[in-house]
Amino acid sequence: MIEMQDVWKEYPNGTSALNGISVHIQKGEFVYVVGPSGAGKSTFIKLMYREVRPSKGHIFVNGFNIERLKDRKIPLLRRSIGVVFQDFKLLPKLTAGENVAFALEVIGLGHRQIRRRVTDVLGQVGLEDKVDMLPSQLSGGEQQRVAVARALANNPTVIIADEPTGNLDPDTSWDIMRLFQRINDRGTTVVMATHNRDIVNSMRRRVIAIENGAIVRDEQKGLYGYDE
Ligand SMILES: Nc1ncnc2c1ncn2[C@@H]1O[C@H](COP(=O)(O)OP(=O)(O)OP(=O)(O)O)[C@@H](O)[C@H]1O
Repeated sequence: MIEMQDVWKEYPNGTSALNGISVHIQKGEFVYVVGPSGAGKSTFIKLMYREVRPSKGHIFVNGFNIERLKDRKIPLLRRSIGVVFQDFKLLPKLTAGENVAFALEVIGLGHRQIRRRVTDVLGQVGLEDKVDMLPSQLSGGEQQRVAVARALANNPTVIIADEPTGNLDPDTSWDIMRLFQRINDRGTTVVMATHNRDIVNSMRRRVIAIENGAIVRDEQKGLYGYDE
């Protein structure tokens, strides 16, 4: 499902972000990626949807060979992956429904199919009644739910989230985490970078810890393990 073999990343300015990462994530797993600021977590995650390219090594995601992938095939890869960010990245002038629909229009679905799918995924995140609201009319937690709905729109096999609760208060963070848990219960793989110690420690899922660009710990039912 997700396989990295001896992956290195050096950015053009000479910063070494990852130094020989090897990892295997199976379909249906729930994985937390933890580590100090600057450790390489975001780089690790961005490699999976080819936002950044490896300097060396091999990466396979959902059957795509990431280094060999032609640019015109990138949309196909990204349709199989839903991505959720810390700052939501919703389009501010589009309603909740339109933000989700946008992800479906680019793949050429018809109006009626889009409407049905938008209702379906906004329902899955508990926001069916907010379809016509603009992001500015929604709370932070609701905006993140819309972003999760958008990530689910194409029925991806993997959801990747980079610090999705970083801008949310503790209660709202738990709501969002339970949402990811439900998505995972239905069989979708979840890979999440997070600094949220309490959540990681109570969920007891697989924890991959990265420090200085290397995996220093990879445990099933792991703990957060850092003092910050
Ligand atoms: N585009 C870039 N150009 C140059 N260096 C970069 C770039 N992106 C990240 N880096 C560097 O690569 C290293 C790893 O960064 P990365 O963002 O992957 O860490 P992180 O673990 O996600 O940190 P945080 O928890 O603060 O988000 C850092 O030293 C960072 O400064």
